[in-house]
Amino acid sequence: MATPCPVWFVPFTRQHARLADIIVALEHEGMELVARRPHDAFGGPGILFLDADSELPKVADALAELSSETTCNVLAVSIGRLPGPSTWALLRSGVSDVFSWFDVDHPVDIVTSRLRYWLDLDATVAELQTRLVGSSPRWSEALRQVVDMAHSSCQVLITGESGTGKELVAQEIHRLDTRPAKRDCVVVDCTNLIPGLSGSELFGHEKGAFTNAISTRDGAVALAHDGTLFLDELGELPLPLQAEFLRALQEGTYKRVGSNTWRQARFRLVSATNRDLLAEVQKGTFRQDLYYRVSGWTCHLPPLRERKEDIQPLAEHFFTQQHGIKQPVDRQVYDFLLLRDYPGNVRELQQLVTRIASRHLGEGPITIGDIPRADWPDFAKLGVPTPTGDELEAGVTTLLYQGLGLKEIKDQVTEIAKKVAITHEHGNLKLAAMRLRCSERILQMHRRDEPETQLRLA
Ligand SMILES: Nc1ncnc2c1ncn2[C@@H]1O[C@H](COP(=O)(O)OP(=O)(O)OP(=O)(O)O)[C@@H](O)[C@H]1O
Repeated sequence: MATPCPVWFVPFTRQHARLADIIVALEHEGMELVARRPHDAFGGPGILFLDADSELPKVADALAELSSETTCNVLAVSIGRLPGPSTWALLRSGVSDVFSWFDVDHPVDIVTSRLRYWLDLDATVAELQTRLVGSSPRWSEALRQVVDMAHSSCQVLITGESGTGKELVAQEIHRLDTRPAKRDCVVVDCTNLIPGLSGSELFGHEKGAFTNAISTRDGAVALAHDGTLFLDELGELPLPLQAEFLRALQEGTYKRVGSNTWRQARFRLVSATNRDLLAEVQKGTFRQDLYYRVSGWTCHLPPLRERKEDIQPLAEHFFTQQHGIKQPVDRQVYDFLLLRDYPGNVRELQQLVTRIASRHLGEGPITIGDIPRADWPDFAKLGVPTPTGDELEAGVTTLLYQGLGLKEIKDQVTEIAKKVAITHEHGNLKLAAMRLRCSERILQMHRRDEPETQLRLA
């Protein structure tokens, strides 16, 4: 008997008898299917059952609601054939896969293999998040890709601004790599390659090959044999070395500096860059053939400004894991961290937390007094006009003279606050809710009342 596999489903079909047969067939293989109602909060993978008469805009609304709550894989199973454009529309609105139950052989196997893989993926991502902290949709999506990449045999290129976690991700890709008898991950920072001697760093050298070559030495390519070679800042790899490196990658052969003997090394390449390598190719500073070879699968890590929801969990992680501070952190400190910019991304946040933690003395929560003066916000620049008591009073007086009672006035101010917060966070309800210190659900209800925000399948 297969291990139980809990899965939700939403029916968008009226073919109840056929749907019941499908559910029985899946439950026989260990799937535990639970009907999901609107606003049910449970994560994990699930299935949408459709047919040719399903109202796709309703399906799109359900998917939009799901993706605002959680990052999960959704399989669309059609009972009957869907027109081609509908399947693309479903993929574009967020389903991970779509197929027609009666058009394939072994549909039960197709569903169970995908759902089991996605359940494993969720578990792996949750474990990764203890080190690669963050659960924003952008970050969760990146982590899902990281796991898929690690399980593939592709050469991986990680892109992203400085400090977004590229090296950390590279180490995790090596850790998750399931190659049997996998050996070490060898790191080479291409910015440190010394012109002239850089061939030695990668390929090793023979004794006497150059002035300081007092003994024979292996390079990174040899050390990474049967393991992973991580080339950080790949865009800095000197052009003359690129051809040699391409050969090592393609053929698995290389020569030590000062030697005429071809040697062999097989390794997985993971590289990282914060440069636009395609632009470098166009400028002629990076070989096009090498670019296509190293970018078998590209993963872009989002900058911190695109995943502000992760600032607080990251700060908590750094306070507790790196500084052993278990005391609570005052809300105002998190508000300060949230409002700031981080051009240096997670590294900059990490360094700021270190400065705050090192100023924190003794017992009690971490408070804004622990923030070093040099890090204080530029109050002049904040420029948020705070209504004076008089202005607020004038606004409330107007409402009073319009005949509004206390509840109506409160409701009006609340609605304005929600609208302003949502606008300031560019429609991101999670961030707006953090600002207002209310639940996201309250803002979703506010959104639902606005007719123009209806989502539709494109
Ligand atoms: N999601 C994360 N969770 C915990 N720590 C993180 C995370 N992302 C980055 N860090 C930490 O931030 C610092 C910078 O990360 P890392 O060196 O991996 O970034 P990078 O993108 O390789 O930077 P660069 O391009 O400058 O080399 C490291 O100390 C790393 O441990």
